[in-house]
Amino acid sequence: MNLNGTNGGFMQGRAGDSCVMIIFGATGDLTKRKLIPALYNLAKAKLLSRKFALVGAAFDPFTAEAFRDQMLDAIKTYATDELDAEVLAWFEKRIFYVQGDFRDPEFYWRLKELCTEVCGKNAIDENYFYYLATAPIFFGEIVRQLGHAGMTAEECDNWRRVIIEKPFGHDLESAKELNNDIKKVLRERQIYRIDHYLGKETVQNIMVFRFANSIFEPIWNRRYIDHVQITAAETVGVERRGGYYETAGAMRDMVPNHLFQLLSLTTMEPPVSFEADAVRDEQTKALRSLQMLSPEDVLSKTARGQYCEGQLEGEPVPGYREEPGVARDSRTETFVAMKLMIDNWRWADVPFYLRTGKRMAARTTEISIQFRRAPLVLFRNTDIENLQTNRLVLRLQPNEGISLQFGAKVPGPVMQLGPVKMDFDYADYFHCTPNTGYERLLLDCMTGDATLFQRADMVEAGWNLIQPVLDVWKALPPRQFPNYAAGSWGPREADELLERDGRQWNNGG
Ligand SMILES: NC(=O)C1=CN([C@@H]2O[C@H](COP(=O)(O)OP(=O)(O)OC[C@H]3O[C@@H](n4cnc5c(N)ncnc54)[C@H](OP(=O)(O)O)[C@@H]3O)[C@@H](O)[C@H]2O)C=CC1
Ligand SMILES: O=C1O[C@H](COP(=O)(O)O)[C@@H](O)[C@H](O)[C@H]1O
Repeated sequence: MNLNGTNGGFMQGRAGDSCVMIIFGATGDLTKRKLIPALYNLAKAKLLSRKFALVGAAFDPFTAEAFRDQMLDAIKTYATDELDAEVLAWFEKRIFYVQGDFRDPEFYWRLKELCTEVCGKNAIDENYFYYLATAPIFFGEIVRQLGHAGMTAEECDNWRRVIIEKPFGHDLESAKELNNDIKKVLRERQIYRIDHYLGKETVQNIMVFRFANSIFEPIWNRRYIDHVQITAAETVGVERRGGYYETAGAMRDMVPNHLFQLLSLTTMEPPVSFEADAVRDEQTKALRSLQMLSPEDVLSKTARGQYCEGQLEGEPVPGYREEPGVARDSRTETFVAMKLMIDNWRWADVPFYLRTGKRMAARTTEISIQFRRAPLVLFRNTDIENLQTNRLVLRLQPNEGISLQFGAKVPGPVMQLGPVKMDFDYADYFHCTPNTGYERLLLDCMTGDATLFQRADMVEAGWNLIQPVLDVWKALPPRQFPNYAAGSWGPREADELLERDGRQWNNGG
């Protein structure tokens, strides 16, 4: 992994290998909003090989021209970098399309023929980069069919790599099944299970912050840390993805993947190197050290909710059950909070409180580390609560940065303490806006660096922990949903989860 870049993020580093990228699901939402704009950004930054081509694959009977127009529109709408006519023209010439049904074996022979032709005519090396940006029910099927058509075996110097989107499985059993299925065709080194959080600069910065600064690591443990809160709060609802979200809910959508990535990076031991497997070994170890929740724990250490209509930024917003694609009596949770403990020497007895939800009061993804209070109250007029002053917040989005809160004397004749904050702001300091994450991950796949992708054992460790929660929830009588208003900080029971421990959520404090 290249951790040398600082002020340019993905803009630095070596360009991707010559390859054909085949997107399965090329007419879909993810391709339009994230993948194509990210590819354009890479092209503009000269990080896409000059010998690159894109083959879109989907069910729609598009002509190649119509598909190209759609992709150019997507770049114009969603690219974060300024448009450059020359780059656009270069990119446009390299876009191809193949129509078909992913379940149809004949489709793969047509795809193979097109890829061979594209490589031949454009002098592109036959490295194939498959991106599965389609419904999860097709993941196993596509890999199997690619194998059958002889499109996955690596020959001589040519590689074949597959990015698999989330959700990777629906539960522990299906995740294991999918891992087994794809491993019948691919080697682990060819599989890139994506979690776009890992592509975010500020998520990678957790490692740099911890392991490049000698002053924090000595206090990064149970002796100094009282508890940790990890929050991924969104103000958006389910937008166009009601159909998918109904089958997932907040727990499956965010916890075993994004939140557990943040948790494992925060708690893992220093890796022996920044090679892919060294980092992933430590992350997996951290996840395996999480205490399994018993059925009683599920009742007392988890909270869930669903939003009803409310107000956000002064505007009325509908409830979850009014969103398109959502059942009017839906029982799907749009908020989840949990208390987890880690059974190892570094973290024993330190609670980790995790929460994520849609339509919450503010958009914020952060890790808040609350240090223990000073052992004695030496100052008159200061109560013990005011000594709870040292808090380190790693803000991942928006306003990416880090802030450290500590106690300072309030000016005046009386010795009184007040909490103050020292703030580092990523954009201010480095004069750049951290990217969405997809640029970095696409480039890493094109250069063969799997550090920021999930390994099979990591995915299974995540599901293993939340499976008992899903099982208990399923067995319980239906919850009284909805139970929190859009624009609030979630249901009352999430606050009670911390209040029982004499603590409270850090809502932007
Ligand atoms: N959208 C997002 O923001 C995010 C999406 N993801 C994941 O990315 C993946 C794709 O999501 P998204 O883009 O939203 O999905 P969409 O439903 O928008 O797109 C699905 C794509 O798959 C194609 N497709 C579906 N069935 C077939 C078939 N039988 N044969 C050929 N093509 C088919 C569709 O083609 P056609 O339209 O021609 O029928 C379309 O191109 C999912 O796994 C999702 O969970 C992950 C994170 C965020
Ligand atoms: O994977 C997903 O992530 C997004 C949140 O990602 P972010 O980069 O905007 O923080 C979430 O909205 C979506 O439901 C989930 O599928």
